[in-house]
Amino acid sequence: MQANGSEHPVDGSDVDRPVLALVAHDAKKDVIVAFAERNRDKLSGFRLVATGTTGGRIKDACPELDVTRLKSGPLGGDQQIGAMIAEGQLDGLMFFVDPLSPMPHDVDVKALMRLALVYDIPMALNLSTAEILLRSARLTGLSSTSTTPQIADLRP
Ligand SMILES: O=C(CO)COP(=O)(O)O
Repeated sequence: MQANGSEHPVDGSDVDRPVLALVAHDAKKDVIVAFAERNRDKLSGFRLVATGTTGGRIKDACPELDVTRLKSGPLGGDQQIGAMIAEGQLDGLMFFVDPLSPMPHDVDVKALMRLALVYDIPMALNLSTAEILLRSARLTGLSSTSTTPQIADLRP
């Protein structure tokens, strides 16, 4: 067990599996849990990071998955994932957004999406796109396949 609560480190020393972030707003928690249960075999090929409550729900439903739980979204979890993007530690983001509820941490949500755009990270914001992205070779081979020159320059 690592200090981060996972069976595996998140410092890049486990280079075999890409790192995928899973986040869901409260109204979408059941949707992301069902998504994880349905796709547990595919998700086992990733090191997963998740905001606190989302990660707890996924870990309860799929205890075999390697999920590192960060802080809850409103307490900084979105920003932690954004920092991982900026540090070149994330290969994909699935963020099941609730578009119908006001969020106290809306600026954090926007900042996370902005960094995913800046760094050209594959990002799914709803269920149907997440299902497609999970089957994409782009996700599993992202760090070596991005052809965006500015982003290639930014990678550490
Ligand atoms: O608020 C969130 C994303 O903005 C999700 O955070 P939790 O997974 O902790 O509920």
